[in-house]
Amino acid sequence: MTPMMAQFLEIKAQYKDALLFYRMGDFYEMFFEDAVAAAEALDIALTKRGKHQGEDIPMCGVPVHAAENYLLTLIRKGFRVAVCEQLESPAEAKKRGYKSVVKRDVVRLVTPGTLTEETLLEARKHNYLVAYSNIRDDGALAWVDISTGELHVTPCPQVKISPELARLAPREVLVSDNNLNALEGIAAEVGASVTALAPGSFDSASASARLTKFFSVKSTDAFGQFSRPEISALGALLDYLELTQKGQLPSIRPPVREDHRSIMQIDPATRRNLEITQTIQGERKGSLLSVIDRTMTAGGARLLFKRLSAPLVTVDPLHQRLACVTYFVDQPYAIEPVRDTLRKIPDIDRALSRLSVERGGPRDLAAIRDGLDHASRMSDLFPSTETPEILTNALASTVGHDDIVSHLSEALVAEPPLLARDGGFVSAGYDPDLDEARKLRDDGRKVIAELQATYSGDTGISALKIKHNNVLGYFIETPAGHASKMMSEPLSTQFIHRQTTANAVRFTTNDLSELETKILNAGERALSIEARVFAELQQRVVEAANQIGAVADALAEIDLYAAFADLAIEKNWCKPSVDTSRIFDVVDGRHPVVEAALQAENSGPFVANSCDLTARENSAAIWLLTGPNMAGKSTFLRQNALIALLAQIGSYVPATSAHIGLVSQLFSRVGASDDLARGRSTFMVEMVETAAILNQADERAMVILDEIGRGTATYDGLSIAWATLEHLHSANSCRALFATHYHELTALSESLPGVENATVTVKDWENEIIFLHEVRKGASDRSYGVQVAKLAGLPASVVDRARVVLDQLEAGEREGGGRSKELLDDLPLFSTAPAPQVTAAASSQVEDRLEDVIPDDLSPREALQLVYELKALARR
Ligand SMILES: Nc1ncnc2c1ncn2[C@@H]1O[C@H](COP(=O)(O)OP(=O)(O)OP(=O)(O)O)[C@@H](O)[C@H]1O
Repeated sequence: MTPMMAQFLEIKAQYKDALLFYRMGDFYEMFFEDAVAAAEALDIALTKRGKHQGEDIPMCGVPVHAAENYLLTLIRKGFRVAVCEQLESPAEAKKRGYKSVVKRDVVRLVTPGTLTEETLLEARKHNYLVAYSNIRDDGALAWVDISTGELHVTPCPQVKISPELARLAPREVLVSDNNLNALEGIAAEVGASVTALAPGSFDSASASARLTKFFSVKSTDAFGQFSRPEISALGALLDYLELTQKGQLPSIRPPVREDHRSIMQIDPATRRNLEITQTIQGERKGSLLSVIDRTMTAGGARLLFKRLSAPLVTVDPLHQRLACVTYFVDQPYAIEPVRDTLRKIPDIDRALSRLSVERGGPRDLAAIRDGLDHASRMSDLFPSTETPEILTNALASTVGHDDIVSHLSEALVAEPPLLARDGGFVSAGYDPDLDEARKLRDDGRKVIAELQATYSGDTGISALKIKHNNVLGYFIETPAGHASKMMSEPLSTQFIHRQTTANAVRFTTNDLSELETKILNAGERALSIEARVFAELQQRVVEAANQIGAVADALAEIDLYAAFADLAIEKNWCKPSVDTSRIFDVVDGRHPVVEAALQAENSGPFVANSCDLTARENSAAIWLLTGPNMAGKSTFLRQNALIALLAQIGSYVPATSAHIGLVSQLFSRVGASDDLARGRSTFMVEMVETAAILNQADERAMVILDEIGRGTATYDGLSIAWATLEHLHSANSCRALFATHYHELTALSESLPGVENATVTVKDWENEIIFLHEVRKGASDRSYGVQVAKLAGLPASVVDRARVVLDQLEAGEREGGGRSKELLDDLPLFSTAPAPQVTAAASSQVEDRLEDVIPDDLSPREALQLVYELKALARR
């Protein structure tokens, strides 16, 4: 085995679960099974190199300069990558002996939850790494985004893991080996990869020591009281960061404890169903987030994502947030200037995090400079009226950083290059040594010419020249005739003789050889001075990390409220009134996503609908919604849930007025949605999810059930829907919207005082159905399923047959349900499957009238008259 292969195998043995990027010159090479897996994942050629135990060694490689893109693909495909660098040059290795192998080691383990590079991250989304820990029955979750430095922790009993992970949508979850089985499925459901660590990583005593050391505090009490599982989860995060970042720890802000009781509980199925941050297909486009996101900065977008994932259930902070939106709504002229400035602000958080792990470049420094500079002018853009508390505090954080801004402005050129190693980012005039080095490098020839002029003046020999060749380097040459003058005092003390040729004598001076070395080294020297300046500036920035982080937070807040206001004004949304009552009174509410879709398709206006779900005292308030398919039941149900959600993140809402008594839990289920991925039958899923609601919903819950029970036989379904409605009413006593096709359920409104019937109206016109999308009190008379099926393009023969069957069934119902089977038996089987025929629709009066018209014979006046006539006919 070659020494190099021995080294590879030794390093690889430490990183068994990662692909090893083994640096060889300008390439990262992969060998053995790593090469096979990577070649396939990256679609690159698999070659071989040498033999190991008699077999060819598979190999593939990626060029270092393009490595980031390949990393991105590998990480997206679920791989972890250990980056192994050369720690010395081949020349240095040779000094240790002819056969020495260049020293190498892993400098970083790249995993989905520990990314910092711009190209590997989604700008408008957090990149969370989560750790779950439990000690006996107590559990906790801690999460960090190392690209922004945020660190959080919350108590988390077992049953809350799934909803919490759905809320955070992490990229990677750390668990102890013992918990792997329990967590694997849950993490996979939210698309996170799971990394199992040895139980030692979760040890709460060493975790505590790790935390106090990392944050340089005496005790973790400095950040508040944490339970043992909380400390353990936080400690596991730090342990993993040490492992993956190889000691180059990012700057992370002290842990903030979150209490899940202050956050609206929304389980994974509800999140999926309401398409809050992504659609059921997993795309951002078409989600609530995509429709309401008007933020200008990446930080603002991440804050919106976070807020939308965790609506509040406490009134005061919501009033404070709403006051900020109102501030902008009341002073609309202030919005554009503020947003114009925000538009120019780079991603300060992520630049800061890259600098803190020494993975940043000059552009990150410039991002901090420009971000802080724009921030400092932010408060001038605010009208002089009094700002609400949150904005006042945010604005206070935006100022006071002039020192660092002026330092960075002095030091950096306006638009620095991406990489520090190529230099060219420090401004002229900042560092005299650098200026000199650059002058020598760039103006080498000019400096030599100046020296030549000086010497020719000093010696009085106008023919004196400074020349260059490969043997002597720079030298001074005079014609042979001046030799004796040059070689006698006083000139001989300064000019040192080097060579005499047939026609000339050559000299050097101390100054010239110094200049020569300087010129030769100038390029390198300039680079090393720039590297030093970069390190100094980086340190300066990292030392001010907390301050700079606070500016980034402040800008994100300002961005979010200005964005909410911009949306509210343009879409005509109203300020919700939020309190602790159990009122839910929305007047003329709209579904923001459906409305936007209708607008985009130019498909007519959205019909606004009111919903009064106010619960009296201890009772429930339930609307039982019937109506034909496609009438807009699901839309109505969801729009009300979304309005509650928007109100509780502190946004205005799509309605004319809205009074929302805080909703603490939000549940939304749709009957019989497929969940083949989890291998459960659709009906089973529906029942499991319904059970979860009936077991958990309390009187502050809002429940949306869309056709529960439809996944099974009619009577079973009806019975289940019936009992579910009764339970929601009498046991859960919550506010609920219940859409159903079982008209039989409408009878319940008579026996259950908290249940009201409502229906979405349609107009039946000559067997055609017209959707009015209006929600009215009362029950619908029919399902109109057959008409809707016709609209969908079911063959005419099938529609006709369905009508016959329906008529028979309805007749049977009228004569007593027991006769249905008999009637079905009576339905003549074959006579009812007529050959498809094209049936001409009865022509309308308008069509008849048009038939008579010869357009070319009409005068303009007659044409106008005709239009009036047709309109009158159409109205009949
Ligand atoms: N209030 C409204 N104003 C205008 N168009 C609407 C409205 N509500 C729904 N629609 C339109 O009708 C379509 C169907 O709505 P929705 O899916 O809510 O119907 P549904 O009654 O739940 O149907 P099904 O019972 O078949 O699930 C929507 O995609 C939308 O285009």
